[in-house]
Amino acid sequence: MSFPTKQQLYAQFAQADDAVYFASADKQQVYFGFGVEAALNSGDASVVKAWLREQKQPVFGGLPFDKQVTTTSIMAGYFVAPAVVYEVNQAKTWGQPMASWPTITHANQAAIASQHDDTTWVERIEHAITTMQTDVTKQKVVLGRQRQLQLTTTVNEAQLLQDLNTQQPNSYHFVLKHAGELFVSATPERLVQVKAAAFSTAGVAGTIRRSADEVEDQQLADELFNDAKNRLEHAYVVNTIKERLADLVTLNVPTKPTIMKNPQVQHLYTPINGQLTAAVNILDLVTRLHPTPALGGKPLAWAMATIKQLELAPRGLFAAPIGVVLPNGDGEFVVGIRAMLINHQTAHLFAGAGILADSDATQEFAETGLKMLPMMNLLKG
Ligand SMILES: C=C(O[C@@H]1C=C(C(=O)O)C=C[C@H]1O)C(=O)O
Repeated sequence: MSFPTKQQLYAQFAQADDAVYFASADKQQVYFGFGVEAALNSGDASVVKAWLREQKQPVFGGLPFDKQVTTTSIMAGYFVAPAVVYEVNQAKTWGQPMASWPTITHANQAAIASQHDDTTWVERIEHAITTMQTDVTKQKVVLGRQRQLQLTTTVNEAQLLQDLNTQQPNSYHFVLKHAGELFVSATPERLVQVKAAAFSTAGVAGTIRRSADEVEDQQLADELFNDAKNRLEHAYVVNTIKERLADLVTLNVPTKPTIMKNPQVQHLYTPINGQLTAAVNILDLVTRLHPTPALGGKPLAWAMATIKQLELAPRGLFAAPIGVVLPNGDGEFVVGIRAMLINHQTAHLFAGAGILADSDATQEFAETGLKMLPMMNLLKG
C-alpha cells in the first residue's frame, strides 16, 4: 500500500480515539501516530525516563508544567507509543501499517458559541509587579491566563490540522488526542533537540505585535530589539540556560538576539547550539531546563509559588515540555504555548507573559490576547 496523503492522515487523526501529530518548525520532521502500543499516564520525569527505555517505537507526549493536576487527564502528563507511526518526509513507518484509510469528508468547523475570560488578571498581575518593585531579588515571573470557550459542535479535527498548517506554517505543531481530550499547540519555542551528540535549544522571550504594514512592522521589530525591559527579560532566559547546562554541554551562544516573526507576534530569539559532553538522556536535559525563565521566572522557587498563587487554574501541558523521543534516543521537546485543550464542546485557551518590575499590566493583558489568536483562529468556523 502506498504512503498515505496528508488528507488521509488528517482524516485518520479525526477518526481515531488515540492519535498524535508532531511537526518541527521547519517541517523537516512530520509525524502522525495512531492507536496505542503502550501508554503512560505520569507527570514524574524519572518514571517517564525508565518507561521510555522500554519503547521500540517513537514516543510522543508531555510532562506537566508542575505537579498540580492530579487526575488521569493528559494534562497531568501523558506519553504514548502509537501502534503505528508515519514520518511523512522520509515516508517511513513504524509498527503495523493501517489496512485502510477513511474517506475524506468535508464538514464545517465548529464555531464559538460563547466565551468566558479571566476578568481579574490585570489586578493580580499588578500585585506581582508591586512585589517586584519592593523586592529587587524578585526579577521575573511569567503569568498565564485561561479563556473558556463553548463551541457550537464538536471540533472537525481534520480541518483543524489543515488550518494549523496554513495559518501557523512556521511554528511547531503538537496535537495529542486521548480519552476524549485534545491538546493543541502551535508553539514557536524549542526546549531541547538532541541529534546524536548535537544539542539545540533557544531563548524565546520578549514580545511585540506585528503590523500588516511592512515599514511599521520593521519599526516594531526595532523597538523590541532596543527595548531595555524586553532585552532584560530575554537575557534572564539565555543566561539561565547557560548556567543550567554548563557541566553537560559545550555551548555556542550568540551575544545578541535576533527577531522571530510569527503571524500574530514577533519575539526576541536566541538560538543556542552545542555538543553534549556527557552521555545524557534527553529527559535529563528537559528536567534541567524546564521551566526556563521564559515560562517560569527568576528566582525559580518564588516564580513557581507565585504562578501557583496567582493563576486561577493549573497549567497542565500549557508551558510544559511536549515532544517526541525516537528509539535511538534522539528527539525534540518544545514548550506547550499558543495552546488549547478541547474536551467535547469546551475549549480552554492558554497564554502568558513575562512580568518584570516595570511591566504595564494592561499592555501584558493585550499581549496575552494576541498570543491566544492562533488557537482562536482555528476555532472560527
Ligand atoms: C508564555 C507565553 O510565551 C512566552 C512569553 C514571552 C514573553 O513574555 O515575551 C514570549 C515567548 C514565550 O516564551 C505564551 O505564549 O503563552
